Amino acid sequence: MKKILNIKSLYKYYESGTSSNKVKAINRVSMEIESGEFVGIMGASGSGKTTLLNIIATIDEASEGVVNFNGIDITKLSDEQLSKLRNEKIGLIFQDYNLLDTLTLYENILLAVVNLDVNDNDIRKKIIEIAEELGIREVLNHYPYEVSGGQRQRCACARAIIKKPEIILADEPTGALDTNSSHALLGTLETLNKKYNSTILMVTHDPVAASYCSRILVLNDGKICAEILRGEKSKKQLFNDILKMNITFSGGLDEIL
Ligand SMILES: Nc1ncnc2c1ncn2[C@@H]1O[C@H](COP(=O)(O)OP(=O)(O)OP(=O)(O)O)[C@@H](O)[C@H]1O
Repeated sequence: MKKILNIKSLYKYYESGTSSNKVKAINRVSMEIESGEFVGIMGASGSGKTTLLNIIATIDEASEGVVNFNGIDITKLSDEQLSKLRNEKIGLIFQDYNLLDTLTLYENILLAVVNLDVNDNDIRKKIIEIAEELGIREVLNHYPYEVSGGQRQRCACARAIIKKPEIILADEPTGALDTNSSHALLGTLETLNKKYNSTILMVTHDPVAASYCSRILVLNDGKICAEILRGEKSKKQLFNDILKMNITFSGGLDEIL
């Protein structure tokens, strides 16, 4: 299996109010992700999940360590190279959608490929095909404020996958959704992963969302403290394992370290 991501001894410090105080948001994380994996990142609030995702997404910088993306250490790239990598190879899905309110859903999706060398007709066909698959074809000409949260989130999903990224990074993608929309979105991510072999890394607090993953990494105080593998388990069995882990997690982390 092709290794997409190989992170070695990653640290991220934030300076806090007084200069002598540093927050160690990521504390010596090493991890690998192979092509086609659907990996979840869980952990308590403040454990470093978003920081880790943002470093991989190239929207935050590591303090130390190596982040190898397809064999290239992205910590060594210039801003211009990073922006090219982000535009071409990474699909981002955030909880707050990040859609532009002045553009229709169609235009929001189109924006993702506007700088890429693609044929107009092909791209129109592709947008319609993806919108059909995600159930938002009927609302493509609507503005974000005219559609539901679930439809906005599926538009964000379409925008992330239209350019066929090497990896999809999702931060709490179901955080703002009701149960039905949340299941629909998770189903979409599962389809992307199974049908198109998309590699997905998803930060989530939600054990239901995490039960769609093939592997889950648990962060605590900036470190990976546990890993849960799906193996042959059903979603329900994985969900139960995650719940058990969280009970242990809140009862005393020493037990799983
Ligand atoms: N820009 C920043 N400046 C200073 N400290 C920060 C900054 N961003 C995050 N932190 C700190 O880094 C640590 C990790 O934060 P991060 O947002 O990555 O956690 P998280 O696990 O994603 O939390 P949550 O689940 O609440 O979103 C926390 O202690 C947080 O307060």
